[in-house]
Amino acid sequence: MWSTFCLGVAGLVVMWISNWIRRWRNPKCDGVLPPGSMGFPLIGETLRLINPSYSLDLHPFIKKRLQRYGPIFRTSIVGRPAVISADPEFNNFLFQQEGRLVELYYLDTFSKIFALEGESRTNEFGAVHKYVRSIYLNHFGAERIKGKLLPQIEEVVNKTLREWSTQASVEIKHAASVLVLDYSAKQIISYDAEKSPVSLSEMYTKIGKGFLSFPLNIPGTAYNQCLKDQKKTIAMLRDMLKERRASPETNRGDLLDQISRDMNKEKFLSEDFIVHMIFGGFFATFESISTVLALALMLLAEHPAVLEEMIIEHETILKNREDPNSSLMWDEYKSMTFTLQVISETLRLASIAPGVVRKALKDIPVKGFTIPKGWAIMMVTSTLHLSPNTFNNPLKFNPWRWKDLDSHVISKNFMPFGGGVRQCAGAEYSRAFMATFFHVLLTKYKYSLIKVGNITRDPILGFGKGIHIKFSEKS
Ligand code: HEM
Repeated sequence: MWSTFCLGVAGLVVMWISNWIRRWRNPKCDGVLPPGSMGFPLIGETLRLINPSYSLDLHPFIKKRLQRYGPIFRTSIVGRPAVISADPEFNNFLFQQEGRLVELYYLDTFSKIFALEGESRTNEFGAVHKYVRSIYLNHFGAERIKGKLLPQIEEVVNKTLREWSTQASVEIKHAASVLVLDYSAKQIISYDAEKSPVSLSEMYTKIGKGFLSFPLNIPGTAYNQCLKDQKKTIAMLRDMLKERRASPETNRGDLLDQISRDMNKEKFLSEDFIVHMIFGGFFATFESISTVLALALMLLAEHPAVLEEMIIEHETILKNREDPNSSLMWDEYKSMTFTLQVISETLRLASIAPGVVRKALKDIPVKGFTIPKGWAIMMVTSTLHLSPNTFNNPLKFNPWRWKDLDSHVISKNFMPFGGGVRQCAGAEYSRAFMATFFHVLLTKYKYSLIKVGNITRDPILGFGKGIHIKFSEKS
């Protein structure tokens, strides 16, 4: 009797599990789902996506599926059903559908860290997005760079390279992350790395390790540590905001000043909203410019003819200056044609993130398929960057190719900073920062690679054990 009962229960459990797996593999959809596989229950195809590849080429997870299924396919990543689209037409269409068919979304792991859900969510479209965009452009856009930032960046790069040149070796990816974060945080919260009780670069180094790990929130996991460091940084920002609110008369001219004043005007500017927005802003500055800069220094060392042409460009700027002691000017930055082509070529090869992610707000029909409401959509723009139709011999580092590309072709096929209304608000700042870095480096210093780690894509671009460089002053 007892054994019959146990057999019955076991049978029911097996039936329930197989039913659940069947439903997992064949998700509900009012239409035809794009081709693809949902992988294993719960983890989906996550492990395949984060399995590193070792070249600048498209990550094999995406490349293989594009060959098998075509430009739009389904998958599941960290428990979330998703569609990956490398279809340029559809991606351009989605870039224009922000707030209507799609909204910004970065999977559940990131949503928790960057507060993309709940009352104070920072990704809301409309007035909230307009405000966030405008405050970043106000502090990092072209006018600010021209009027204030350029000479400051030159000064901070001068100081940093002087320090680096006294060291036997500098791991450039990490060192440049610290340089960019410390300077950017100065614009945002008047951060002073030497005086602050919390080291932002230490925090973000740890957060960076955890935020792409599997979201298992139990003590000892990288994700758990990442959430703890996020809380610590948020607490520091909250204290700072409270202090600013308590003494509105002290004017530091940074982003936090402006936003704490605007709290009286804009209803959505809650304490929670502000601290999470700033937390996300730091993140945007920490990992982005430094990765491109590190890759550029590696590629330049491997391509001496490119380096030589850049050196000539920067020395010509110095020769043409009336006052040899003046700081770098906006017109000089804009005249760095070849340097800006080198930066574009590096951004193209780097494609530092595989694409941008949105959530479907409604069922979205596309080419005979339906993307169900609530699914994530990853728009992969990096396939465009490696298309031989636009970029001949696409994996070759060839900055001269940009001379012959017309602006219409570039705008349709080159999207390192995303597209549509959410295009990167730090794009000009990133270019100006890198160009200024090259200007100081190539006019005053020389460098050589000491040790170079493997290129990795997991699927974010990384450098294994790092790129170790010796900087020395030009004699
Ligand atoms: C090489 C450097 C960088 C790259 C490749 C990059 C890339 C991107 C991309 C692809 C997006 C669009 C995201 C989406 O549509 O979901 C974006 C948005 C954004 N980025 Fe960057 N970024 C870089 C540096 C920066 C820096 C240094 C800052 C801050 C100063 C910054 C601030 C922002 C902001 C505020 C947005 C959101 C814009 C909006 O929603 O309107 N980025 N970035």
